[in-house]
Amino acid sequence: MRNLVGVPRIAYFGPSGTFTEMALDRFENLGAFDAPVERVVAASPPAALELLRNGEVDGAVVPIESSVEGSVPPTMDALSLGARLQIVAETELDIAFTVVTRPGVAPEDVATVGAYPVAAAQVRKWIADNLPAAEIVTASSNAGAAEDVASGKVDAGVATALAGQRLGLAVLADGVADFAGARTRFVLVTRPGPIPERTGCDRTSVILQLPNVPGSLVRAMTELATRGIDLTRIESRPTRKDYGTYFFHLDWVGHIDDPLVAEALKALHRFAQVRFLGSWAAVSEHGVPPVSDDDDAQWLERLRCGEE
Ligand SMILES: O=C(O)C(=O)C[C@]1(C(=O)O)C=C[C@@H](O)C=C1
Repeated sequence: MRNLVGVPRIAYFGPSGTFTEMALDRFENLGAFDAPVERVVAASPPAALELLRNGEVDGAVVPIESSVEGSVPPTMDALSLGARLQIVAETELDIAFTVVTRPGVAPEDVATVGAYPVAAAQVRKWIADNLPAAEIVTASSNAGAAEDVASGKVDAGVATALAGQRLGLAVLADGVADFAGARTRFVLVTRPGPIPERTGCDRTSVILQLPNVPGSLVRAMTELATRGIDLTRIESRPTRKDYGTYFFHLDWVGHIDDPLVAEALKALHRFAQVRFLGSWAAVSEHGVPPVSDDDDAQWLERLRCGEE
């Protein structure tokens, strides 16, 4: 994954100490950038993507999918609207939270717990079991929950260990996760540019706007199915223009340089609006890659030459 961006200003969903910042560390360690990056904090995933659209940064790191909570709607919606952006890399992190307090605060003194909504959904049972009297107060992010504890806004916070350490907070519990093995996938986004090379273990993502006629969605699915393309995610999000109008977010296995993926993209383009979000290396095997059409091409060539 070398030199995908080659640029130093990268926005991330902060403040400092979020899992998203750890994902940015991971991208740096994997060699995604030419030089050490200048980090730019954004208040939300859409804000990070807007800084990218405005040209204030060269890339943005945002969460896109949690194994517990599913897709991250603010990220998906921000990718659908405004100028097209392109995903160039992904990484995954194991997600377990650290519940932090100000030093000296005992569990029985905790009346309020700050938590980012996606985090709250991953620790609800733990809070019910361990802090049953506590009220959950929405925080702006996992690191934001730690800041709310430090400022005295809440008694405890569902945070990352890093955010707690940076603010000198005490640890009430570590490794907190209602669902063992929870993971979140993060993506590195740039303005449209060269597509990362095919690796053979790739993911392609598009957003479709289908014509409102009977069978549109079936037709889109058929274009993929007949080419043996393994769909790994399909989700609809409102266009926010009118009832019944939706964007369909599709991920599948394969790269735009796989001939059958290229064919499927062309076929979709013939009847739908296709916003191509990119093809990039997947962190792990996640389905059946498209077969190469070399065999078919050779058979056709033999027919042309009268050899079959
Ligand atoms: O990066 C962070 O710390 C975040 O707050 C974001 C986020 C997310 O939106 O999915 C990242 C990982 C966890 O699943 C919870 C929250």
